[in-house]
Amino acid sequence: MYQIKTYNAIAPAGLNTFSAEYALNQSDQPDAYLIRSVNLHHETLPTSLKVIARAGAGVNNIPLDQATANGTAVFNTPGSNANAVKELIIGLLIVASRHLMAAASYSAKHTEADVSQRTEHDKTQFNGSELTGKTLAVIGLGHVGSLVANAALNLGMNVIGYDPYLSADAAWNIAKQVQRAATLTDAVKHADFVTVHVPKNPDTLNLLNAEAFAAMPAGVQLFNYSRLGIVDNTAALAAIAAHHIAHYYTDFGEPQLADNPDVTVTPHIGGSTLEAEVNGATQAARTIMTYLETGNVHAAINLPDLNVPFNAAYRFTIIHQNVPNMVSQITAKLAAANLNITTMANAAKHQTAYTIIDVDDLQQPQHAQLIDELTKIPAVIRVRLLQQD
Ligand SMILES: NC(=O)C1=CN([C@@H]2O[C@H](COP(=O)(O)OP(=O)(O)OC[C@H]3O[C@@H](n4cnc5c(N)ncnc54)[C@H](O)[C@@H]3O)[C@@H](O)[C@H]2O)C=CC1
Ligand SMILES: O=C(O)CCC(=O)C(=O)O
Repeated sequence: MYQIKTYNAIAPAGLNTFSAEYALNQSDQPDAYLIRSVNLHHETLPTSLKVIARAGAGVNNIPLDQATANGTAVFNTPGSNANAVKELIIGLLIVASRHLMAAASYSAKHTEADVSQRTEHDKTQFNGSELTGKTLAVIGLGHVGSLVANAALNLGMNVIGYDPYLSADAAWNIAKQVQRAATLTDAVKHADFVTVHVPKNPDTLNLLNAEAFAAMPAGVQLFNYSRLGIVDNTAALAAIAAHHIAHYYTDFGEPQLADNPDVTVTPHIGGSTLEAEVNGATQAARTIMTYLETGNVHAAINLPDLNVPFNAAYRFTIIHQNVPNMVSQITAKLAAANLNITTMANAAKHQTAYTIIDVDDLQQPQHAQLIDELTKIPAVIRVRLLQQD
Protein backbone atom coordinates (compact mmCIF):
# COMPACT_ATOMS: atom_id res chain seq x y z
CA MET A 1 0.00 0.00 0.00
CA TYR A 2 1.35 3.43 -0.94
CA GLN A 3 0.75 6.23 1.55
CA ILE A 4 -0.28 9.69 0.28
CA LYS A 5 -0.44 12.83 2.39
CA THR A 6 -2.52 15.69 1.02
CA TYR A 7 -2.32 19.39 1.84
CA ASN A 8 -4.85 22.07 0.84
CA ALA A 9 -8.22 21.41 -0.78
CA ILE A 10 -7.58 18.78 -3.44
CA ALA A 11 -10.40 18.11 -5.92
CA PRO A 12 -12.12 14.81 -5.03
CA ALA A 13 -12.01 13.76 -8.70
CA GLY A 14 -8.23 13.84 -8.45
CA LEU A 15 -8.16 11.82 -5.26
CA ASN A 16 -10.51 9.28 -6.83
CA THR A 17 -7.88 8.73 -9.52
CA PHE A 18 -5.75 6.75 -7.06
CA SER A 19 -6.16 2.99 -7.28
CA ALA A 20 -6.96 0.74 -4.32
CA GLU A 21 -3.22 0.43 -3.68
CA TYR A 22 -3.16 3.99 -2.31
CA ALA A 23 -4.17 5.17 1.17
CA LEU A 24 -4.84 8.84 1.87
CA ASN A 25 -3.66 10.62 5.02
CA GLN A 26 -3.24 7.49 7.11
CA SER A 27 0.48 7.50 7.83
CA ASP A 28 3.16 9.82 9.15
CA GLN A 29 5.61 8.04 6.83
CA PRO A 30 4.09 9.07 3.49
CA ASP A 31 5.48 7.99 0.13
CA ALA A 32 4.03 11.06 -1.57
CA TYR A 33 2.67 14.52 -0.89
CA LEU A 34 -0.10 15.89 -3.09
CA ILE A 35 -0.19 19.64 -2.46
CA ARG A 36 -1.31 23.01 -3.77
CA SER A 37 0.04 26.20 -2.18
CA VAL A 38 1.09 24.98 1.29
CA ASN A 39 4.45 26.46 2.24
CA LEU A 40 6.81 23.53 2.87
CA HIS A 41 9.90 25.69 3.40
CA HIS A 42 9.72 25.32 7.18
CA GLU A 43 9.09 21.56 7.14
CA THR A 44 11.57 18.75 7.36
CA LEU A 45 10.63 16.32 4.62
CA PRO A 46 10.32 12.75 5.96
CA THR A 47 12.86 10.22 4.68
CA SER A 48 9.93 8.08 3.49
CA LEU A 49 8.92 10.82 1.02
CA LYS A 50 9.68 9.76 -2.55
CA VAL A 51 7.64 12.30 -4.48
CA ILE A 52 5.89 15.64 -4.13
CA ALA A 53 3.31 16.53 -6.76
CA ARG A 54 2.12 20.12 -6.84
CA ALA A 55 -1.34 20.43 -8.38
CA GLY A 56 -0.65 23.69 -10.18
CA ALA A 57 2.24 25.53 -11.79
CA GLY A 58 4.32 27.33 -9.16
CA VAL A 59 6.81 25.33 -7.09
CA ASN A 60 8.20 28.24 -5.06
CA ASN A 61 6.43 26.81 -1.99
CA ILE A 62 8.60 23.66 -2.13
CA PRO A 63 12.17 23.49 -0.72
CA LEU A 64 13.71 22.08 -3.89
CA ASP A 65 17.24 21.71 -2.52
CA GLN A 66 16.01 19.82 0.53
CA ALA A 67 13.79 17.63 -1.65
CA THR A 68 16.66 16.74 -3.98
CA ALA A 69 19.00 16.00 -1.07
CA ASN A 70 16.27 13.76 0.38
CA GLY A 71 15.88 11.92 -2.94
CA THR A 72 12.35 13.27 -3.34
CA ALA A 73 11.18 13.88 -6.90
CA VAL A 74 9.22 17.10 -7.37
CA PHE A 75 6.60 17.52 -10.09
CA ASN A 76 4.05 20.18 -10.97
CA THR A 77 1.11 19.90 -13.37
CA PRO A 78 2.10 22.15 -16.27
CA GLY A 79 -0.78 23.90 -17.97
CA SER A 80 -3.47 22.35 -15.76
CA ASN A 81 -4.84 25.73 -14.68
CA ALA A 82 -3.54 27.95 -17.49
CA ASN A 83 -6.95 28.40 -19.11
CA ALA A 84 -8.43 29.49 -15.77
CA VAL A 85 -5.79 32.22 -15.39
CA LYS A 86 -6.21 33.27 -19.02
CA GLU A 87 -9.97 33.71 -18.63
CA LEU A 88 -9.49 35.75 -15.45
CA ILE A 89 -6.93 38.05 -17.11
CA ILE A 90 -9.19 38.59 -20.14
CA GLY A 91 -12.08 39.31 -17.76
CA LEU A 92 -9.95 41.79 -15.83
CA LEU A 93 -8.83 43.53 -19.04
CA ILE A 94 -12.50 44.19 -19.73
CA VAL A 95 -13.15 45.18 -16.10
CA ALA A 96 -10.22 47.58 -16.35
CA SER A 97 -11.12 49.18 -19.66
CA ARG A 98 -14.81 49.66 -18.73
CA HIS A 99 -14.15 50.87 -15.15
CA LEU A 100 -16.49 48.15 -13.92
CA MET A 101 -15.34 48.21 -10.28
CA ALA A 102 -15.98 51.96 -9.90
CA ALA A 103 -19.23 51.78 -11.88
CA ALA A 104 -20.60 48.93 -9.75
CA SER A 105 -19.63 50.68 -6.55
CA TYR A 106 -21.39 53.86 -7.77
CA SER A 107 -24.56 51.85 -8.38
CA ALA A 108 -24.30 50.17 -4.98
CA LYS A 109 -24.35 53.63 -3.36
CA HIS A 110 -27.20 55.04 -5.47
CA THR A 111 -30.29 52.93 -5.04
CA GLU A 112 -32.91 55.68 -4.76
CA ALA A 113 -36.21 55.20 -6.64
CA ASP A 114 -35.56 57.93 -9.19
CA VAL A 115 -31.96 56.91 -9.76
CA SER A 116 -32.31 56.60 -13.52
CA GLN A 117 -32.22 60.36 -14.16
CA ARG A 118 -29.17 60.68 -11.97
CA THR A 119 -27.31 57.81 -13.60
CA GLU A 120 -27.94 59.24 -17.08
CA HIS A 121 -26.15 62.34 -15.88
CA ASP A 122 -23.40 60.67 -13.87
CA LYS A 123 -22.55 57.73 -16.09
CA THR A 124 -20.20 59.66 -18.32
CA GLN A 125 -17.60 59.44 -15.54
CA PHE A 126 -17.48 55.70 -16.22
CA ASN A 127 -17.03 55.98 -19.98
CA GLY A 128 -14.67 53.23 -20.97
CA SER A 129 -12.60 52.33 -23.94
CA GLU A 130 -12.42 49.21 -26.08
CA LEU A 131 -9.65 46.65 -26.07
CA THR A 132 -9.50 46.43 -29.86
CA GLY A 133 -6.46 48.35 -31.05
CA LYS A 134 -4.93 48.68 -27.56
CA THR A 135 -1.54 47.21 -26.74
CA LEU A 136 -0.95 44.41 -24.25
CA ALA A 137 2.55 43.43 -23.09
CA VAL A 138 2.78 39.81 -21.89
CA ILE A 139 5.86 39.06 -19.80
CA GLY A 140 6.44 35.29 -19.80
CA LEU A 141 4.95 33.26 -22.66
CA GLY A 142 4.63 29.81 -21.11
CA HIS A 143 1.38 27.95 -20.50
CA VAL A 144 -0.51 30.98 -19.14
CA GLY A 145 1.20 33.80 -21.06
CA SER A 146 0.78 32.13 -24.47
CA LEU A 147 -2.97 31.62 -23.89
CA VAL A 148 -3.37 35.23 -22.72
CA ALA A 149 -1.43 36.52 -25.73
CA ASN A 150 -3.48 34.51 -28.24
CA ALA A 151 -6.81 35.42 -26.61
CA ALA A 152 -5.89 39.12 -26.57
CA LEU A 153 -5.02 38.94 -30.28
CA ASN A 154 -8.46 37.49 -30.90
CA LEU A 155 -9.95 40.55 -29.18
CA GLY A 156 -8.15 42.72 -31.71
CA MET A 157 -5.34 43.85 -29.39
CA ASN A 158 -1.73 44.40 -30.41
CA VAL A 159 0.26 41.93 -28.35
CA ILE A 160 3.94 42.19 -27.52
CA GLY A 161 5.60 39.28 -25.75
CA TYR A 162 8.83 39.07 -23.77
CA ASP A 163 10.31 35.73 -22.76
CA PRO A 164 14.08 35.27 -23.16
CA TYR A 165 13.86 31.62 -22.05
CA LEU A 166 10.96 30.54 -24.24
CA SER A 167 11.18 26.82 -25.04
CA ALA A 168 10.85 25.67 -28.66
CA ASP A 169 7.74 23.67 -27.69
CA ALA A 170 6.11 26.70 -26.07
CA ALA A 171 6.89 28.84 -29.11
CA TRP A 172 4.67 26.59 -31.26
CA ASN A 173 1.68 27.64 -29.16
CA ILE A 174 2.06 31.35 -29.79
CA ALA A 175 0.30 33.01 -32.73
CA LYS A 176 2.75 34.52 -35.20
CA GLN A 177 1.11 37.94 -34.85
CA VAL A 178 2.45 38.20 -31.29
CA GLN A 179 5.43 40.52 -31.60
CA ARG A 180 8.61 39.47 -29.83
CA ALA A 181 10.42 42.06 -27.75
CA ALA A 182 14.15 41.67 -27.12
CA THR A 183 14.02 43.40 -23.75
CA LEU A 184 11.50 44.01 -21.01
CA THR A 185 11.70 47.75 -21.72
CA ASP A 186 10.92 47.19 -25.40
CA ALA A 187 7.95 45.03 -24.45
CA VAL A 188 6.31 47.59 -22.17
CA LYS A 189 7.18 50.94 -23.72
CA HIS A 190 3.96 51.29 -25.76
CA ALA A 191 1.72 49.15 -23.55
CA ASP A 192 -1.73 50.15 -22.37
CA PHE A 193 -1.75 46.98 -20.24
CA VAL A 194 1.10 44.87 -18.85
CA THR A 195 0.55 41.36 -17.53
CA VAL A 196 3.25 39.13 -16.02
CA HIS A 197 3.25 35.29 -16.13
CA VAL A 198 6.65 34.08 -14.94
CA PRO A 199 7.69 31.70 -12.14
CA LYS A 200 8.94 33.15 -8.87
CA ASN A 201 12.67 32.54 -8.54
CA PRO A 202 15.74 34.64 -7.67
CA ASP A 203 15.88 36.01 -11.24
CA THR A 204 12.28 37.20 -11.29
CA LEU A 205 12.16 38.91 -7.88
CA ASN A 206 11.12 42.53 -8.51
CA LEU A 207 11.27 41.86 -12.27
CA LEU A 208 8.73 44.66 -12.65
CA ASN A 209 10.35 47.49 -10.73
CA ALA A 210 10.64 51.29 -10.78
CA GLU A 211 12.83 51.16 -13.89
CA ALA A 212 10.28 49.01 -15.74
CA PHE A 213 7.42 51.28 -14.64
CA ALA A 214 9.31 54.36 -15.86
CA ALA A 215 9.57 52.70 -19.30
CA MET A 216 5.76 52.23 -19.46
CA PRO A 217 3.52 54.98 -20.80
CA ALA A 218 1.57 56.99 -18.23
CA GLY A 219 -1.87 55.52 -17.63
CA VAL A 220 -0.75 51.90 -17.99
CA GLN A 221 -2.70 49.20 -16.12
CA LEU A 222 -0.72 46.40 -14.50
CA PHE A 223 -1.64 42.77 -13.73
CA ASN A 224 0.31 40.41 -11.47
CA TYR A 225 -1.28 36.97 -11.40
CA SER A 226 2.12 35.23 -11.01
CA ARG A 227 3.36 35.63 -7.44
CA LEU A 228 3.97 38.15 -4.66
CA GLY A 229 7.45 39.60 -5.14
CA ILE A 230 7.60 39.53 -8.94
CA VAL A 231 6.20 43.07 -9.00
CA ASP A 232 7.95 45.50 -6.66
CA ASN A 233 4.79 46.59 -4.84
CA THR A 234 6.46 49.55 -3.11
CA ALA A 235 7.59 50.93 -6.46
CA ALA A 236 4.18 50.16 -7.98
CA LEU A 237 2.44 52.15 -5.23
CA ALA A 238 4.80 55.08 -5.85
CA ALA A 239 4.00 54.94 -9.58
CA ILE A 240 0.27 54.82 -8.74
CA ALA A 241 0.61 57.84 -6.40
CA ALA A 242 2.37 59.69 -9.25
CA HIS A 243 -0.58 58.79 -11.57
CA HIS A 244 1.82 56.88 -13.81
CA ILE A 245 0.18 53.49 -13.24
CA ALA A 246 -3.60 53.96 -13.50
CA HIS A 247 -4.59 50.70 -11.81
CA TYR A 248 -2.89 47.59 -10.45
CA TYR A 249 -4.64 44.20 -10.32
CA THR A 250 -3.02 41.41 -8.38
CA ASP A 251 -3.86 37.99 -6.95
CA PHE A 252 -1.47 38.42 -4.01
CA GLY A 253 -2.38 40.76 -1.18
CA GLU A 254 -0.10 42.30 1.40
CA PRO A 255 -0.78 45.08 3.94
CA GLN A 256 0.65 47.95 1.89
CA LEU A 257 -1.83 47.22 -0.92
CA ALA A 258 -4.90 47.51 1.32
CA ASP A 259 -7.53 50.24 0.92
CA ASN A 260 -6.11 51.78 -2.22
CA PRO A 261 -8.82 52.64 -4.78
CA ASP A 262 -6.30 52.16 -7.58
CA VAL A 263 -5.38 48.64 -6.50
CA THR A 264 -7.62 45.60 -6.86
CA VAL A 265 -6.52 42.52 -4.93
CA THR A 266 -8.08 39.13 -5.54
CA PRO A 267 -7.42 36.28 -3.06
CA HIS A 268 -5.17 33.99 -5.16
CA ILE A 269 -8.04 32.75 -7.33
CA GLY A 270 -6.25 32.67 -10.70
CA GLY A 271 -6.38 28.87 -10.85
CA SER A 272 -9.53 28.44 -8.80
CA THR A 273 -12.03 26.99 -11.22
CA LEU A 274 -13.70 23.60 -10.89
CA GLU A 275 -12.10 22.55 -14.15
CA ALA A 276 -8.57 23.64 -13.25
CA GLU A 277 -8.74 22.04 -9.81
CA VAL A 278 -9.87 18.72 -11.30
CA ASN A 279 -7.19 18.93 -14.03
CA GLY A 280 -4.43 19.67 -11.54
CA ALA A 281 -5.43 17.06 -8.96
CA THR A 282 -5.95 14.35 -11.58
CA GLN A 283 -2.66 15.10 -13.32
CA ALA A 284 -0.84 15.16 -9.97
CA ALA A 285 -2.35 11.82 -8.86
CA ARG A 286 -1.37 10.18 -12.17
CA THR A 287 2.15 11.57 -11.89
CA ILE A 288 2.50 10.16 -8.35
CA MET A 289 1.26 6.72 -9.43
CA THR A 290 3.56 6.56 -12.45
CA TYR A 291 6.59 7.61 -10.44
CA LEU A 292 5.93 5.31 -7.47
CA GLU A 293 5.03 2.28 -9.58
CA THR A 294 7.52 2.56 -12.46
CA GLY A 295 10.11 5.14 -11.43
CA ASN A 296 9.67 6.77 -14.84
CA VAL A 297 10.10 10.52 -14.89
CA HIS A 298 8.55 13.05 -17.25
CA ALA A 299 9.02 16.76 -16.66
CA ALA A 300 10.08 16.66 -13.02
CA ILE A 301 11.45 19.87 -11.56
CA ASN A 302 14.53 18.26 -10.00
CA LEU A 303 15.13 15.01 -11.91
CA PRO A 304 15.97 14.35 -15.57
CA ASP A 305 13.43 12.74 -17.90
CA LEU A 306 13.84 8.96 -17.97
CA ASN A 307 11.15 6.78 -19.49
CA VAL A 308 11.89 3.05 -19.71
CA PRO A 309 9.09 0.51 -20.30
CA PHE A 310 8.96 -1.65 -17.17
CA ASN A 311 8.96 -5.19 -18.58
CA ALA A 312 11.34 -6.98 -16.21
CA ALA A 313 10.48 -8.55 -12.87
CA TYR A 314 12.40 -6.00 -10.80
CA ARG A 315 13.63 -2.45 -11.19
CA PHE A 316 16.22 -0.52 -9.22
CA THR A 317 15.82 3.26 -9.38
CA ILE A 318 18.79 5.19 -8.07
CA ILE A 319 18.96 8.94 -7.54
CA HIS A 320 22.56 10.05 -7.19
CA GLN A 321 24.81 13.01 -7.61
CA ASN A 322 25.90 13.80 -11.14
CA VAL A 323 29.55 12.81 -10.65
CA PRO A 324 31.88 10.45 -12.59
CA ASN A 325 32.04 6.70 -12.13
CA MET A 326 28.58 6.19 -10.62
CA VAL A 327 27.16 3.76 -13.17
CA SER A 328 30.23 1.49 -12.97
CA GLN A 329 30.05 1.39 -9.17
CA ILE A 330 26.33 0.56 -9.31
CA THR A 331 26.70 -2.18 -11.92
CA ALA A 332 29.68 -3.66 -10.03
CA LYS A 333 27.40 -4.24 -7.01
CA LEU A 334 24.85 -6.00 -9.20
CA ALA A 335 27.53 -8.06 -10.93
CA ALA A 336 28.90 -9.13 -7.53
CA ALA A 337 25.40 -10.40 -6.72
CA ASN A 338 25.48 -12.35 -10.00
CA LEU A 339 22.59 -10.35 -11.46
CA ASN A 340 22.05 -9.98 -15.18
CA ILE A 341 20.89 -6.49 -16.20
CA THR A 342 18.11 -6.58 -18.80
CA THR A 343 17.81 -2.81 -19.31
CA MET A 344 19.73 0.15 -18.03
CA ALA A 345 19.25 3.91 -18.52
CA ASN A 346 20.86 6.95 -16.99
CA ALA A 347 20.32 10.68 -17.36
CA ALA A 348 21.37 13.83 -15.55
CA LYS A 349 19.88 17.23 -14.80
CA HIS A 350 22.15 19.87 -13.28
CA GLN A 351 23.79 18.33 -10.17
CA THR A 352 21.51 15.30 -10.00
CA ALA A 353 21.50 12.05 -11.99
CA TYR A 354 19.06 9.18 -12.16
CA THR A 355 19.67 5.56 -13.09
CA ILE A 356 17.12 2.86 -13.84
CA ILE A 357 18.26 -0.77 -13.94
CA ASP A 358 15.96 -3.71 -14.66
CA VAL A 359 16.75 -7.29 -13.63
CA ASP A 360 14.79 -10.55 -13.72
CA ASP A 361 16.49 -13.09 -11.50
CA LEU A 362 16.50 -11.43 -8.08
CA GLN A 363 15.92 -13.60 -5.02
CA GLN A 364 13.96 -12.29 -2.04
CA PRO A 365 16.87 -12.61 0.46
CA GLN A 366 19.01 -10.37 -1.77
CA HIS A 367 16.59 -7.41 -1.69
CA ALA A 368 17.51 -5.65 1.53
CA GLN A 369 21.22 -6.37 1.20
CA LEU A 370 21.43 -4.98 -2.34
CA ILE A 371 19.47 -1.84 -1.46
CA ASP A 372 21.84 -1.36 1.48
CA GLU A 373 24.98 -1.85 -0.62
CA LEU A 374 23.80 0.48 -3.37
CA THR A 375 22.76 3.11 -0.82
CA LYS A 376 26.22 3.00 0.74
CA ILE A 377 27.93 4.04 -2.52
CA PRO A 378 29.13 7.60 -1.89
CA ALA A 379 26.99 10.13 -3.81
CA VAL A 380 23.97 7.81 -3.95
CA ILE A 381 20.93 9.66 -2.57
CA ARG A 382 18.05 7.19 -2.75
CA VAL A 383 17.63 3.62 -3.95
CA ARG A 384 14.25 2.03 -4.60
CA LEU A 385 13.50 -1.53 -5.63
CA LEU A 386 10.24 -1.90 -7.58
CA GLN A 387 8.61 -5.22 -8.28
CA GLN A 388 6.21 -6.04 -11.12
CA ASP A 389 2.81 -7.27 -9.93
N1 LIG B 1 -2.66 33.15 -9.66
C1 LIG B 1 -2.72 31.83 -9.78
O1 LIG B 1 -3.57 31.18 -9.20
C2 LIG B 1 -1.74 31.14 -10.65
C3 LIG B 1 -0.47 31.60 -10.72
N2 LIG B 1 0.43 30.99 -11.55
C4 LIG B 1 1.79 31.56 -11.58
O2 LIG B 1 2.09 31.87 -12.92
C5 LIG B 1 3.37 31.38 -13.23
C6 LIG B 1 3.43 31.02 -14.70
O3 LIG B 1 2.61 29.89 -14.95
P1 LIG B 1 2.76 29.05 -16.29
O4 LIG B 1 2.59 29.92 -17.46
O5 LIG B 1 1.87 27.87 -16.15
O6 LIG B 1 4.29 28.61 -16.18
P2 LIG B 1 5.26 28.19 -17.37
O7 LIG B 1 6.44 27.57 -16.72
O8 LIG B 1 4.52 27.43 -18.40
O9 LIG B 1 5.70 29.58 -18.04
C7 LIG B 1 6.55 30.49 -17.44
C8 LIG B 1 7.29 31.25 -18.54
O10 LIG B 1 8.03 32.30 -17.94
C9 LIG B 1 9.22 32.45 -18.67
N3 LIG B 1 10.20 33.19 -17.91
C10 LIG B 1 10.98 32.75 -16.88
N4 LIG B 1 11.76 33.76 -16.43
C11 LIG B 1 11.44 34.86 -17.17
C12 LIG B 1 11.92 36.20 -17.17
N5 LIG B 1 12.85 36.62 -16.32
N6 LIG B 1 11.37 37.06 -18.08
C13 LIG B 1 10.43 36.65 -18.94
N7 LIG B 1 9.96 35.38 -19.01
C14 LIG B 1 10.46 34.50 -18.12
C15 LIG B 1 9.63 31.01 -18.97
O11 LIG B 1 10.55 30.93 -20.05
C16 LIG B 1 8.29 30.37 -19.29
O12 LIG B 1 8.02 30.40 -20.69
C17 LIG B 1 3.58 30.17 -12.29
O13 LIG B 1 4.94 29.89 -12.03
C18 LIG B 1 2.85 30.60 -11.04
O14 LIG B 1 3.74 31.30 -10.22
C19 LIG B 1 0.10 29.93 -12.35
C20 LIG B 1 -1.16 29.41 -12.30
C21 LIG B 1 -2.18 29.94 -11.39
O1 LIG C 1 -5.00 27.38 -6.81
C1 LIG C 1 -3.91 26.92 -6.50
O2 LIG C 1 -3.74 25.89 -5.85
C2 LIG C 1 -2.65 27.66 -6.90
C3 LIG C 1 -2.57 28.08 -8.31
C4 LIG C 1 -1.20 28.61 -8.55
O3 LIG C 1 -0.81 29.62 -8.00
C5 LIG C 1 -0.29 27.86 -9.39
O4 LIG C 1 -0.72 26.92 -10.07
O5 LIG C 1 0.91 28.20 -9.39
